[in-house]
Amino acid sequence: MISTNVFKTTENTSSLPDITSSLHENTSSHPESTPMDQPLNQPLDQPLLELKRITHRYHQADSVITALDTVNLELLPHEIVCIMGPSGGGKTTLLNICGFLLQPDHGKVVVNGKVPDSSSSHRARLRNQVFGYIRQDYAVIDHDKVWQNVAIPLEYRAKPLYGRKAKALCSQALAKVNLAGKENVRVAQLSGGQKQRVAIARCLVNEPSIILADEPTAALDHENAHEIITLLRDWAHDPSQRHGLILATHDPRILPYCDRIFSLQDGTLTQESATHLQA
Ligand SMILES: Nc1ncnc2c1ncn2[C@@H]1O[C@H](COP(=O)(O)OP(=O)(O)OP(=O)(O)O)[C@@H](O)[C@H]1O
Repeated sequence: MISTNVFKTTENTSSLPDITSSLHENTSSHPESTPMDQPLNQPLDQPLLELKRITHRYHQADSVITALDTVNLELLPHEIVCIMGPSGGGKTTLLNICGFLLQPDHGKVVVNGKVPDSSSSHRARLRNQVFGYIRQDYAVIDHDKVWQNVAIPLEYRAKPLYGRKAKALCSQALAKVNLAGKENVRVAQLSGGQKQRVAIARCLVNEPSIILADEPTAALDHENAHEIITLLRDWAHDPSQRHGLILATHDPRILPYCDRIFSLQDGTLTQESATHLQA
């Protein structure tokens, strides 16, 4: 069943954070500013993220591949957007452009109504503060302890956090993914589902407002896939926050949890199902 009630929130949006109000500021004059420190004035119908006429091509020796062709997409607060499509359809390219990991050839990426400054420091800050990334292969460091994995984004803050303060934040993030008490366990000793939950905790530790997930459940059995997508859904649908999730997947188990589903094939994005913005 597709969720239909995610926009029925009635909370006072004036108390919600503007995570990107300082995107045009010089980060060096604001050594630390977490998303939750920002002014609180974004309406709920303001998209978290917009792709406007995005085109991206890869140039190979004797050919050009159009990975994305004039793609438009909006992510609203509390929304889970699913991108499905065949291998090579452009899903990873789309997620990388959404998360400022890749610059498109043409088009604009808008965050909370603003086009971020093109300087690399601003984009780095955006990647660290606004976005969380989850991948199919978990991208965790097996020989490190759980909390050391979760702490990585804290080390890349404008004002890095280490030691006891970092560990305390890691513990909070681990509790959110039902891994409380696992701080000092080596990641190599965890199951696949637990490793993915470590990856989610690492993503949550900086309180992002947008999570980009590339095949988050592909390597997991039914029970673990259900647990992961339920965690992500509860995070995205939290009525007290402006969160949104874009996930790319081949996994049909995920579809019942999504608010809008798109198909991406040969670089063309087509909406398959729309249930958002119901009163
Ligand atoms: N760095 C690159 N150089 C050249 N071509 C690339 C590069 N990255 C992706 N491509 C090509 O762009 C197209 C889209 O690739 P992309 O990885 O975005 O698709 P995908 O839908 O994520 O695929 P999969 O589901 O297999 O991960 C494919 O034809 C791919 O071969």
